[in-house]
Amino acid sequence: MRELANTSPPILAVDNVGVSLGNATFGPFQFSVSRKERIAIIGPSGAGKSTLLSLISRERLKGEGQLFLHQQAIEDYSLAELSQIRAVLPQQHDVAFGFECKLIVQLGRVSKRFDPQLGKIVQSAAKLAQAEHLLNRRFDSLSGGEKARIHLARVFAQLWDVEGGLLLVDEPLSALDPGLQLSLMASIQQFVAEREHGLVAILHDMNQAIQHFDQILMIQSGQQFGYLPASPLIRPALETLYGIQLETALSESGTSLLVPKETRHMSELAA
Ligand SMILES: Nc1ncnc2c1ncn2[C@@H]1O[C@H](COP(=O)(O)OP(=O)(O)OP(=O)(O)O)[C@@H](O)[C@H]1O
Repeated sequence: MRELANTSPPILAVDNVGVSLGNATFGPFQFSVSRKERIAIIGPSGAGKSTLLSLISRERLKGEGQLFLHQQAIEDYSLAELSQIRAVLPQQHDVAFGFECKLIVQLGRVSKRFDPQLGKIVQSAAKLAQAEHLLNRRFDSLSGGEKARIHLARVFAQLWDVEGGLLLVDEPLSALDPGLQLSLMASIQQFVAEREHGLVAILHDMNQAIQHFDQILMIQSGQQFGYLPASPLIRPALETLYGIQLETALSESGTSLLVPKETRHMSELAA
């Protein structure tokens, strides 16, 4: 496994980063991502979550502030260097042509000049993403959930033999059924923990964020609304963020879950 230079925390430092798009302003955002740290970005639709992710992945140029990846300004990295440290799983999964899925997973490794382990890594990454059986299929013949798994395998392959990398994902599991959501969330957690990667994920499920992440970054109207340790105790902040009332319910296994009050009342009515 390749050790990166300057691997001491943080992997990513976001220092007062912002941008203006049309009439909308985003930021300033201020947070950092350490080794093994998992940060969930949550907030209402249109709040600016994907915009923030595009800034920290360098897919979009920031207007102000500083972004440091392993203590080096992110704009100083070449694209090839960047792709060997950080991987991005976007919300949209479409690829224009009917490529074989194996090729799409291999694209995660395209910046490597010498890659003797390519075949083995592609297989292992696909196995972890539960996509091994799809490798010989045409990508355009897959369902939405199958496409999501192939792209997950692609980013696993990209950071497979790196330590202290940065995995950025935008609603990675939304196209999947609940069983697959759970097992692939476990795969993502295992993947980042074993390699001490930092994980930043946009999520819409606040309970998933609370249960599987360390910190929660809340975005509202383009601004950083809160940055709090993941816990059901952040309920008041979540109520303000979404403009809804929540209550705490205990699952059968004893996990505290936050439930919108209205939903609970409606299910009680139906019972
Ligand atoms: N290039 C642009 N020019 C002007 N407005 C933009 C541009 N890109 C995004 N926006 C607007 O910025 C806002 C934030 O968009 P963004 O995709 O970041 O939100 P989001 O929180 O990820 O939303 P969702 O949860 O619905 O995916 C939206 O209102 C969007 O229309």
